Amino acid sequence: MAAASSSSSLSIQPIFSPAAASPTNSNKPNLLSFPSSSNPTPISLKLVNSSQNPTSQGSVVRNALKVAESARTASLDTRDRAAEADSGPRPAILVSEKLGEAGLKLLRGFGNVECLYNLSQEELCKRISEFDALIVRSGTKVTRQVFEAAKGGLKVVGRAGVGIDNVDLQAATEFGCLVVNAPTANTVAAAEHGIALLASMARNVAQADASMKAGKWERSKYVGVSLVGKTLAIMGFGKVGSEVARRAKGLGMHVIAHDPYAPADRARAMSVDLVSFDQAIATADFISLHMPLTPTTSKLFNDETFAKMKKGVRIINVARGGVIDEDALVRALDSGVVAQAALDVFAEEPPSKDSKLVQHHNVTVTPHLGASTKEAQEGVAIEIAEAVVGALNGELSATAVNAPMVPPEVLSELAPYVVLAEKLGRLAVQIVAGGKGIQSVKVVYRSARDPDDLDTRLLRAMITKGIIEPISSSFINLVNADYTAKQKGLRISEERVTVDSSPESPVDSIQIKISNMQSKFASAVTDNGDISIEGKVKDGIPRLTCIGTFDVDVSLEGNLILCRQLDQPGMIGQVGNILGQHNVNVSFMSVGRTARRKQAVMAIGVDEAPDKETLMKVGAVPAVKEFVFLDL
Ligand SMILES: NC(=O)c1ccc[n+]([C@@H]2O[C@H](COP(=O)([O-])OP(=O)(O)OC[C@H]3O[C@@H](n4cnc5c(N)ncnc54)[C@H](O)[C@@H]3O)[C@@H](O)[C@H]2O)c1
Ligand SMILES: O=C(O)[C@H](O)COP(=O)(O)O
Repeated sequence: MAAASSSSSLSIQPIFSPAAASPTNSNKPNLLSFPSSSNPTPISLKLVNSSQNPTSQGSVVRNALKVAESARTASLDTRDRAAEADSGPRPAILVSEKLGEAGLKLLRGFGNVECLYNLSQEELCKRISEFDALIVRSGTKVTRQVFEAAKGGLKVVGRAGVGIDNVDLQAATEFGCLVVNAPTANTVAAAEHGIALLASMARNVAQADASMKAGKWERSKYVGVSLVGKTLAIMGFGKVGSEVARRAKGLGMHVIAHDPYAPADRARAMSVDLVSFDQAIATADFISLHMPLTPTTSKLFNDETFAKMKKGVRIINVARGGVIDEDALVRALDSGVVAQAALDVFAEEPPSKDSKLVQHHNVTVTPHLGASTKEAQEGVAIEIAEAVVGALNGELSATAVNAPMVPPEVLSELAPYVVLAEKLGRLAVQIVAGGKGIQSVKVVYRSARDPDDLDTRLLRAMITKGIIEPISSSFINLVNADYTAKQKGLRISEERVTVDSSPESPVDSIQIKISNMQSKFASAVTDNGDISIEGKVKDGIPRLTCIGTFDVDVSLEGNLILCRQLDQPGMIGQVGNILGQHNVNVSFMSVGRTARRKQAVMAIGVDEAPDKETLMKVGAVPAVKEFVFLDL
């Protein structure tokens, strides 16, 4: 007999798996379990909102209404959240920059909030491991060192605003920390500030104001330029860019835009011409920057690109300072290629006091005030507080920056399959034998739906979680599943097979195939040498339906004993007796066989994990050829 079970498999425990924490939770999807040094409660992830890129006036208005409604219900929410939070330990939330009161109120109703402003990087690193969540604006650098110092305890970083260039997203992902932002509530404020800078620059408002305050009356010195009929190039036709465009058109400007990713129909609907980068900068009288700071956009405006601009061009930047080579801009201003610049953002903030750019007489500056209106700050605070509370509650808001976005309806449909995927992963890894880790896994999804109609990212992440967590100290969640798999040399390939089943179900079955590995349960190996297991969801319950070439039908939960035996009468009784004598309650049983009186696989669900002696007795039944005990 090739007995394969050992008590060591009994000790395989997931880190913060709901199945382990509470058997009643075992069929709830656990898409994102966060690591925690202080709070052992598993956190699952539910998707709650899918409005991702609201750029139209309608959606901005809707968002404004949403913000107003959120503000109205904030206190109610706070009570609800407080009641909810009473049932468990309260998360610790660090707010490192000034946040609107309504957001703080919401956070305080949910967790223990500490506002520590102006922390140095060293101080932040020193304190961060005490917190589950960190809320920042653009002034806090959330570097790799911060994530390292958090020692896996930081579950979510909330960026109270749009730009996430101050957060090391790669490090966040590696540490399984969700990053959420508040992308919509300050759009209008930023656009209004852009327009304010455009108009005040054109009419020398700041310079004239300073001159008057110095006791002068210099009317001819501050003759401006008109906006009407001038061409404005919007560089980055996203949320802020389109709102600036809309307002500029109201001022009678001719608006063109450059954005390689902007949908042409959105521009057309606003009568804005989408043009190439070179065309935009060569024809514009005013250039307004609205793209994010990325490796591609860093110093995009430099000596070479300034040289291609129309002489006397005027530049507005309310995006990010780093998109401009600031030394090159000073040169362009000195040579007159750029007549004026109006800047709200700088490569380094605050810029040095003797910055030539800030001091330049043709430059108007503001200290990163784009989002700083009362309305925007209240809106952003509520938006980020809701996203952070949601994330700590296990919800994935539509503003997650480093996790896949899946519409809520897709998520709710996939929920039982997500559990199935994780269970199959956990089962697969427990039947693999040998010291070398699993290198390659093939997942076959059988579905009646068109392959494009099935988003498998969640399922893949949960299979990865199921495979890796039982055999390592890594915790896996939706944020870091792909990254961790790659790090561990685990390659997961996917295949979708269209089958003639009900298109009502997104997936008919999920099969996991592992090649080039021995199995602790030889019956799990198919004729071509792959370890193969397959499962389905029936009545909302994930079930194991095939192992190797044997059809079975057992619920994938709790503890499972798989036995291969000679198909002969009395087997169920014999094994059942042994378990009964050792006070192990059988919860279900299923037998699959190749042919009558040949080989059969018996799958037995047990409420209690049998001890080693009991398992040895099961293995000693003469007709039992092999068996394995699995902790799902
Ligand atoms: N000054 C402030 O206080 C303030 C306030 C809000 C936003 N911002 C900044 O403004 C910028 C835009 O914010 P948003 O909310 O409109 O973001 P958004 O994501 O809605 O829009 C950015 C747009 O830039 C485009 N883009 C990306 N790369 C590009 C490239 N190489 N060339 C041209 N376009 C490119 C994208 O396709 C997108 O449409 C961000 O950098 C944000 O941080 C600043
Ligand atoms: O990206 C943003 O949202 C703006 O730059 C606002 O940044 P702030 O929150 O630091 O004002």
